Amino acid sequence: MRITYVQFGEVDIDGSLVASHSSVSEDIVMVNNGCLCCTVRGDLVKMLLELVKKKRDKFDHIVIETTGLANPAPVIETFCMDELVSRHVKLDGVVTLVDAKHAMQHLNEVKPRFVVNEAVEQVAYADRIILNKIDLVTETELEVLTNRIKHINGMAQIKLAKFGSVDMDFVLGVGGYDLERIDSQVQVDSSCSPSHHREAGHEHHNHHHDHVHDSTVSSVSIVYEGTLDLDEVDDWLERLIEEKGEDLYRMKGVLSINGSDQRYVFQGVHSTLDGCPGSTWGPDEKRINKLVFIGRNLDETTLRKGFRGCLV
Ligand SMILES: Nc1nc2c(ncn2[C@@H]2O[C@H](COP(=O)(O)OP(=O)(O)OP(=O)(O)O)[C@@H](O)[C@H]2O)c(=O)[nH]1
Repeated sequence: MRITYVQFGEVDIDGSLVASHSSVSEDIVMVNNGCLCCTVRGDLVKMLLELVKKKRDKFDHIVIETTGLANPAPVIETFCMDELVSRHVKLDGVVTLVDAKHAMQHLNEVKPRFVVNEAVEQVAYADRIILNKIDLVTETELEVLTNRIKHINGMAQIKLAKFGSVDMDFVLGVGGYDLERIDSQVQVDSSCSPSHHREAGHEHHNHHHDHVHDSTVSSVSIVYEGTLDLDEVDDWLERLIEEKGEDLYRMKGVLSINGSDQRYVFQGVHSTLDGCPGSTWGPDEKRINKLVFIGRNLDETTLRKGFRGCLV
């Protein structure tokens, strides 16, 4: 397998480590210039297009490693929103490596108003989460952290690891934005419901200070048997994006549509939404709608009400 590795950061340490340890053929590109949140997109577009132009036949995947301090949103949106980029390369997925020993401290860090908590953002946008260094924590600590991660992101698959050791399949060929694979990805885990996690003892954290805390980033899952009116669904999702697009980080759904034998699948990032008919329902299959939303200040009651308004 041929991989091109790109790192956004200040110093080329990891690049040389990767080069000296790797058994796969690789190319290493560094993009080093200051504030990632503001500048990454232009650089990224330029770099990706250059790679495609000059080395198109030399790699199968591009792995982009951001620094631990990066907000992943602008990187993701570059793939969804830049026309040239999306014509040539496809975002496969976001993999977040979580340090089990130190993550909780960063997830709970209180930031000033309007400052994002990068740790929370990196968990929220992930398609896959590698929960690493599990040898350094107790089982209870691991459970509390896993619950906290699931509360933020009820969609990502989580793998426990030591020294980052996971199968290559877990991090490459993820298909996180692939509509054909939404069906298998929206496996809603009922233990991710916000009420469950409130019991797990996190919510009280917010009551003691006035700062906007990023623990307001959470997942809302809806699982409901029934059929929906596609026009109503379109209107609802459009309205939702218009009103809350900025706060909606990711959404995915598998829907049962009135008058159709096929599932309807959709996925979105902020204001970008894709949807199409998916696989056919089995003759005796229960038509269960499954939707997951990840975002900031999500109002579960309103989301459920909006969904119910689309039922026929
Ligand atoms: N005990 C233990 N140590 C680990 C594990 N994974 C990594 N380390 C060690 O932790 C130290 C720091 O490594 P990392 O936390 O992976 O640092 P890093 O991700 O390269 O750092 P950045 O890329 O700058 O975020 C190294 O000495 C690793 O050998 C693990 O699973 N268990």
